[in-house]
Amino acid sequence: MLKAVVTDVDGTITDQRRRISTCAIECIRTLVDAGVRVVLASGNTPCFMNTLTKMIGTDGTFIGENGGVYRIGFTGDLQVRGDQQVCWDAYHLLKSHFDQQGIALELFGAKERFADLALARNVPVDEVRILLSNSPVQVLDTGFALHLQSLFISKATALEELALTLALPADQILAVGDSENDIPMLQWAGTGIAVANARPAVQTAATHVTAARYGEGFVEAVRHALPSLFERA
Ligand SMILES: O=C(O)COP(=O)(O)O
Ligand SMILES: [Mg+2]
Repeated sequence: MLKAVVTDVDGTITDQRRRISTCAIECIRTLVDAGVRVVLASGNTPCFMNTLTKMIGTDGTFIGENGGVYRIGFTGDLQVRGDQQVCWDAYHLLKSHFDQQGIALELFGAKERFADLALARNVPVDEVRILLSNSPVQVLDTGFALHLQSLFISKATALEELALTLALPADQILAVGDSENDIPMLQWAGTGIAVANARPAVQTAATHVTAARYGEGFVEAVRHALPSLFERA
């Protein structure tokens, strides 16, 4: 049986308006009660993830900032990977460019971030990518925000470290996601499932795509990968 489920948050256990899916919460609690470790893996800040894990009811393990940070359990130290300074340098380059066009960049939760930066999607992502093509950052479009992240950091690099510490083999992990920031972890995990609302590139990277969207898709993914758990329920 799979030992861990790693799930994206926005667009996977929430809808497009970020309203959390109650059926996804119920499903996560069923997993936790059955002894399956559930790791929430998101672009969100550690502060947000700490609260979310507490209120959903997992053991507090999370990946945040698209792999820039992770924590094991509620009492684990926050592990920070990547270099936020290169993200700030990239941000200032973008800011001076878009200021000239009269477009104000909007940062999300910058004071609560340690590794990446998140911006409102009020600027064209293709233009941002061209402007930063010589910068040591990657641009991730989650559908909810644009993230500036150090190269070679992803939800998968955090998951790999976390799995090593917890002695979880990749083939015993199910990963579920919806956006390009999830592709590396969907490919790294033994089973990578995309919800139906996932972008085409994400669906291509997955081993299976659900018929249902958002939270219902997450539940379908878990039932697909762990049928025995629900037969017993
Ligand atoms: O922070 C975002 O932009 C979206 O986060 P997600 O990785 O949970 O979808
Ligand atoms: Mg998402």
